[in-house]
Amino acid sequence: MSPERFARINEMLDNRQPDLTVLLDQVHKTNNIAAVLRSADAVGVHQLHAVWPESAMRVSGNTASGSQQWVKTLRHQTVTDAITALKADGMQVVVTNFSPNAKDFREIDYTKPTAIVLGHEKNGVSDEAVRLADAEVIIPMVGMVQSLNVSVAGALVLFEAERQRRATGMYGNRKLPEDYCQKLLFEQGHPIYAKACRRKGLVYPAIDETGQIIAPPDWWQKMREADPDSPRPERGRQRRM
Ligand SMILES: C[S@@+](CC[C@H](N)C(=O)[O-])C[C@H]1O[C@@H](n2cnc3c(N)ncnc32)[C@H](O)[C@@H]1O
Repeated sequence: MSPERFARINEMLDNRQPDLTVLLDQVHKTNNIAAVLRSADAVGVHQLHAVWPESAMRVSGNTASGSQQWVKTLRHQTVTDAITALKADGMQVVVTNFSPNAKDFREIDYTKPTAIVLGHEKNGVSDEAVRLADAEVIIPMVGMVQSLNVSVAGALVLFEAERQRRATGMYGNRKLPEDYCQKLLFEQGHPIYAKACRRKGLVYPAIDETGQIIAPPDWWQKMREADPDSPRPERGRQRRM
C-alpha cells in the first residue's frame, strides 16, 4: 500500500463517529441502500444497522462506490431487536417520519450518540419504530411531491449531524478502539501476510505509523513455517523489532 493510501485510511479512522449511525427500517431497494451507505461513509458513520428479515441483503455496487467495504451493516430480524440494541448502546433514536409530532430535523442535538431511522420506500417507518423512538423528525418541504427519496432524506439528516459535530470538534480525534484500527490497517497494508495469519491462526504483528511491520524475529520465523511461500521482509521496508 502506498504511504498516501495508508495516511488516507488513518485519517478516515480518525474521523469515524462510532456513536452516529443509521437504522434502515425495511428500506429494500438496492440503489437506495447503497446511496445511504455512501453518505454514511462520507460523514464518518462506522456501522449501519438494517432490519432485513429476508435471507440476503443486496447493495448496488455502482451506487455504493466501494463504501460497503468501509461501512459494515449489522442485520436485525426485527425493528424491536434493532432499537433495543441501539438504546442499550446509549443512542437516542430519531425516526424520520411524516407526523404531526415530528420536529424540524435541525432541532435535534446530533452531538449526542444518535441513530437515525429511515423507512420503507412506500410505507415509511414502522409503527413499532415510532413507538420506541425518542424523537420524530421531518425535513420540511414546500413542493408538490410529498416526500424525498429515502437516501436523500438520510443524507440531509446525516450532514446536519456532521455540521453540528464538526462545530463542536468531534472530528479528527480517534474514537474507535486502537486494536480494531491496527487490525484494519494491517489487513489493508499487508493483505498477503494477513491472509497467512488467518489461515494459520497467527496473531497479527504491530505496525508503525508508516505501516511497516514491527515484528520480533520469531514472528517472521513462524510466518515462514506457516507459509513457506509468504513474502520475505523487504530489505529496509519491513522493520524488525
Ligand atoms: C419515500 S419516503 C416514504 C413515504 C411514505 N409514504 C410515508 O408516509 O412515510 C421513505 C422514507 O424517506 C424518509 N423521508 C423522505 N422524505 C422525508 C421528509 N421530508 N422528512 C422526513 N423523512 C423523510 C423517511 O424515512 C421515509 O420513511
